[in-house]
Amino acid sequence: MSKKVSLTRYLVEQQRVDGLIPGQLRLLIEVVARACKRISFEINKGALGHVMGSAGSENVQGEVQKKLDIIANEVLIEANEWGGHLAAMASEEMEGIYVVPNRYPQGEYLLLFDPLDGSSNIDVNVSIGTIFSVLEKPQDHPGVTVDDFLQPGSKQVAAGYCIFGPQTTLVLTVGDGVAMFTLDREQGSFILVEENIRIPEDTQEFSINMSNMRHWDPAIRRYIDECLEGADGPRGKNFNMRWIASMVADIHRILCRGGIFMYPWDKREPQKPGKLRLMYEANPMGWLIEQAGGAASTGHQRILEVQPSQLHQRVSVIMGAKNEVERIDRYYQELEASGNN
Ligand SMILES: O=P(O)(O)OC[C@H]1O[C@](O)(COP(=O)(O)O)[C@@H](O)[C@@H]1O
Ligand SMILES: [Mg+2]
Ligand SMILES: [Mg+2]
Repeated sequence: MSKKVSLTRYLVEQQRVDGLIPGQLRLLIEVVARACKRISFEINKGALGHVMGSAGSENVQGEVQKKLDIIANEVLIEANEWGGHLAAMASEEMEGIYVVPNRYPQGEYLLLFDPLDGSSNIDVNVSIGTIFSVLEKPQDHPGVTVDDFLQPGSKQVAAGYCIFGPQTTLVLTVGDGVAMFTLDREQGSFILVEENIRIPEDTQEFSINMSNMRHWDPAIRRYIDECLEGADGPRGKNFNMRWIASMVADIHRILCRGGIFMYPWDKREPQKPGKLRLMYEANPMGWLIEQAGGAASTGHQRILEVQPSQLHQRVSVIMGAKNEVERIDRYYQELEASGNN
């Protein structure tokens, strides 16, 4: 594909050549991209736009909401309710689903999003993002319910994120590889900068919040200990570490230069399967990683095969370089076989 291909043209080409993107889905992706553009402009205003700091409220997960969490949520809802060809939406910032009022065009899709990922980084001017996932609404009944959303990640028909960093870049999959589009602010459109992104199967860079080390289970502890032993240890090579605390930014780095990302189950809140949310964080990111040749696992099963039972379900996340993810899966299997888990 030649240079200066806009997102619109890319999607039209995909629709025409591969037949992968039905018309309504194409429009939906474009509306999400437009909303991300608006969110990007709001973020850029920073303190000048009075968008920084806490909103003084909590979301359904009991987390303090930042003003930008709420602004981004509203921008996505407003843009998509009339232009998105959707049946309903779900968000990290809303307890229940948002059914598109019937005065707007109705569609067959369900949109899930983390409107602002990496909220703790907003006020310190570090990269943050918007993550989204699209499912088809089951057609066996009229109306839409929460149960319609409870589909495994393998059923996604589109997924991606927009990173707001030194550049604003939208990263997308519709099941035919991963493509990246950077916002050209003068032109006002997302321009294709890379397609067929591939993640190397091996890596020497891991991403995990090391302050949780004492809470990890033995499989993760073993993996990280071996990495830290470097060239003298069983891995025979030195490892580098990065942790940005915005999943979007950590996964973006992995799509750009490889690596492995982990936010596994740990003992702090043992009843919770993990910290990250399955349906609007782990599933879209897991699909992007798989589409780029990587792997995404809970340690026990492929993330995309987890059957959700709740909208805001959490999950253990290990994703990135295929051989590293498989190694950790193996460590979990060995742990189970030894009866020490
Ligand atoms: O502060 P911690 O425990 O390292 O957690 C960081 C993780 O939490 C998250 O910020 C959660 O996302 P939200 O900001 O959307 O709640 C991830 O992006 C990131 O990987
Ligand atoms: Mg998040
Ligand atoms: Mg968020």
